[in-house]
Amino acid sequence: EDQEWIQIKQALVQFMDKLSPVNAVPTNGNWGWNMSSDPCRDKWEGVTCHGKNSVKKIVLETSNLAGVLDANSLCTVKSVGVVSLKNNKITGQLTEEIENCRDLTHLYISGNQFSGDLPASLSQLNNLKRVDISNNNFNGELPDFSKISGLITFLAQNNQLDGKIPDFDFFNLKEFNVSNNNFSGPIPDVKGLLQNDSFFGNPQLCGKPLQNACPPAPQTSIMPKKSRKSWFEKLLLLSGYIILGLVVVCFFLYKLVSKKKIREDGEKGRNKKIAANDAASTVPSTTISSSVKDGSGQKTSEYSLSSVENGMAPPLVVLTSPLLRGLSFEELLRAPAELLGRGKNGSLYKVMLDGGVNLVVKRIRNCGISSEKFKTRMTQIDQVKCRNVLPAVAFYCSRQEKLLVYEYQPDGNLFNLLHGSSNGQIFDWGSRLSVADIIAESLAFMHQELHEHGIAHGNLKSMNILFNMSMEPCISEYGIMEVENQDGSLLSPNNGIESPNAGHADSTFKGDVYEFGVILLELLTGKLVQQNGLDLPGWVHSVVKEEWTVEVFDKALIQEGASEERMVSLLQVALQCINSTPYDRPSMSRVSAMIKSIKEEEERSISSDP
Ligand SMILES: Nc1ncnc2c1ncn2[C@@H]1O[C@H](COP(=O)(O)OP(=O)(O)OP(=O)(O)O)[C@@H](O)[C@H]1O
Repeated sequence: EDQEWIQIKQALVQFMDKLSPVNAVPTNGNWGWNMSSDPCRDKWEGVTCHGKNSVKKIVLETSNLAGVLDANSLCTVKSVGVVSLKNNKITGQLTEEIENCRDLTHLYISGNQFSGDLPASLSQLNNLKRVDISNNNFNGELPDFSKISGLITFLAQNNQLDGKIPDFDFFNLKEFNVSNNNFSGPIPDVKGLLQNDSFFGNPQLCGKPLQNACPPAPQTSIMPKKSRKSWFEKLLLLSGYIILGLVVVCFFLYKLVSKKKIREDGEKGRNKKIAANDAASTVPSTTISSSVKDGSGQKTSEYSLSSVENGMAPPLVVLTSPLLRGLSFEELLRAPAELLGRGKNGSLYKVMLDGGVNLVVKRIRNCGISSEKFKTRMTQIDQVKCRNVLPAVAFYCSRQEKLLVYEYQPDGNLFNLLHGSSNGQIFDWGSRLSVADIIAESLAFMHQELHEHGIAHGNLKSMNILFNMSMEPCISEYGIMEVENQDGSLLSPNNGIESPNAGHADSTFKGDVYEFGVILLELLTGKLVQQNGLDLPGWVHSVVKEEWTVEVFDKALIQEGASEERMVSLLQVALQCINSTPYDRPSMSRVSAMIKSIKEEEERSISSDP
């Protein structure tokens, strides 16, 4: 036996000696934990190993253990991930040496008689997922768990812990309870994710979700407490305010008058130029000015077209929609609009046309494509008709300005469905699998149709999966940006160079495969892609490596009784998609086929259920 394994055995025997000084179950001397046998081979009670000598779990629950927890010996066993000593009579402290159990994911020591402060080093164990220290006599303050973003359970009810409740990564926590302690002060922002039963029984605790509001923070002021101004001073101050007010009003009146004049001048000029109708030599620039509210309280945004040099606007190219027959660029710009968001690729406006048609206009920032290419590209994308890819209904394109027009989709996006407030909506396993299936199939179709032009989506994310009127998912913003290659060069599929770029084209499409894999991870875990410096693919990889695969799945899916087998299959598809080597990622058509077979299995199992 190698020396290291002997040391581990010794540490385990010592750990048990300290836990069970009275030989609680003496039948076979501490459940066989002794130097003459082997923890893994001879299956010591409560010990689970992986392979020949790697101890993974120590589970000794409700076993009358009345000693102390020797963290020093325990954490000599570096491989241990799960320690459960629930419901015994263990006394003493949880000591700092627990920090050496670097691989610890589950620590269950509830229902004992632990006392004293919790070690600050607990917050260094960043693989922790579930911590249950409830029903003990711990006191003192809680360590800072906010950086352990994989933590999903924290139970510390029924102790004598005090001080303020530190911040946690509440977004990821699925169970949290600190009730019946002596905590005080305001509860950190739990983002509406917890109820008051997580906190009650702490008389000095205040703020949401408890009923008792916190007292207002004491007012501090740099002014002396009582400044008794004479009436003359007050009068002076008042007249100062009045003069300032008048100046502001005059300024706004002046602005209003001059703006109106500029607009009238511009209008006259432009009408003349439109009449001239000479599109070839033109370079207009469109500016969308800031939103203002109109009389009805509705937000309107005023677009003002100012021609650079002596040019005029090229026409709006209407692609598919019969709704937009005859719509001119000017009409579009003049319609009331509301800013929906500003992303990295530009701003998005909801535009309300007469007759109740709602559109969205994406004003693209630095798309890196020439006007000519943009036109060709939009036309090529438009020719591929795919039911679940939202078509642009029109576009506008000048040298400085690129606008894309879509129909407004009122039923939200996948991001909000997964991460927004649920509003009672249930997003069950069957629906998630359907969304995955539809998106994969549509993307595979688009890739196939646009392969020769090298146009991938380029910015696939849950926010770009919209739901249409019949709640079917639709991919939006297909191909609006030029995708950068791994080597930093832009992919120009029509630049005449054939074969050397074929690899690049593939890597562009493989970028979509990666982004689709991340969407699958969001569907499976219910977690955000990026949070507190933790990235979802990295986290999933680490959990899967730890062989705690089930821990990655959204709790709602587990509760619903979704098939673990099929969730694992879908997870495997996702992991293939996010392979760090683009070449090794499957094509979208392969991904789609894999998802279809998982879906078919799911359907078979439902129909064979009684
Ligand atoms: N056609 C549409 N109908 C309704 N809502 C839409 C439509 N297109 C986009 N949205 C929503 O508008 C919001 C802003 O969209 P936008 O595309 O500007 O954001 P983004 O995707 O983060 O930006 P970017 O693509 O530039 O990174 C999102 O919530 C998106 O779901």
